[in-house]
Amino acid sequence: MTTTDTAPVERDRAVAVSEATPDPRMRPVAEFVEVVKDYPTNWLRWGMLRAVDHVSLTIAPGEVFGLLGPNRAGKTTLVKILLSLTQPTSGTVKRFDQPTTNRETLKRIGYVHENQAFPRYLTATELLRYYGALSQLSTAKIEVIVPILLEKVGLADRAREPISRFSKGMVQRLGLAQALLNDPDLLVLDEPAEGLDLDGRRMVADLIAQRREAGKTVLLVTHLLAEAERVCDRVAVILGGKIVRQGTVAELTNQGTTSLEETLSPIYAAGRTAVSAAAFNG
Ligand SMILES: Nc1ncnc2c1ncn2[C@@H]1O[C@H](COP(=O)(O)OP(=O)(O)OP(=O)(O)O)[C@@H](O)[C@H]1O
Repeated sequence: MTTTDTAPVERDRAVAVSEATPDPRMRPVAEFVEVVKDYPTNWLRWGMLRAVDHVSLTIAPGEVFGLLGPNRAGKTTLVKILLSLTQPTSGTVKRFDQPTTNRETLKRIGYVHENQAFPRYLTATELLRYYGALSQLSTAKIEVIVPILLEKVGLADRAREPISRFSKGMVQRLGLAQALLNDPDLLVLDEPAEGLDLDGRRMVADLIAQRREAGKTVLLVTHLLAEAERVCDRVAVILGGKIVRQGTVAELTNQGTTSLEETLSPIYAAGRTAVSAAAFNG
């Protein structure tokens, strides 16, 4: 399969999965059909950069879905579209089978991104209480869940310290706890391993496994292929805004006989060559 002939197939698959699944519990958690996103390259809008180029994909309930790709591939833009943080230029996107204009569905999502920033004067506990209140959890629920989450992310012994004393990895752990406050049906992790040591990465992998066991869905955005191979059920590879591969990890690793890195390295290299050629040709 070439890198260009997957888009129509995936578009048709996305539409077919969506339409052929009458049981509402089995309907896609997230669905992109022919999504395009163009950014203006300067404030006068003289030029446009196509960050997402006719992307179609579906994320099924209960799966750990990896969105893979090198820097500037368009991964975060897709996440931002899913979370209504930016609007697509064209195409359709659904969350929990609803159009993204339905903001209620956002309550069912937890989100961690690579550069978490929180008010530094709050303690870890105060921050989680604050976000718990924003999520409209009851005070009683917040008091129970906050220590449990701090324990889960390895911050129980730092619960009463201000965030200003936290390392980047600790802030990242706190971000994970924040994203779990509402026990989300969909957990979106955008480069969650960023700033984490080996222990922290193991904690993220365990957490993803626990979400899967609980029947919850995870969207993992990462450029770390070994991490994706360990924890994902299915992955899509995005390059230059286009989905160039999509399938189960078993399919993409030839039933485990090759690594994702071995499968994807030539595709990434071809993508880099195409980008350099485009830049050279102006
Ligand atoms: N707000 C914006 N305005 C203009 N261009 C943008 C904007 N956000 C992203 N881009 C551009 O869109 C392209 C895709 O960016 P995006 O952040 O989606 O990629 P990514 O795969 O998440 O990259 P990374 O792994 O480096 O975070 C890049 O060329 C980026 O410079």
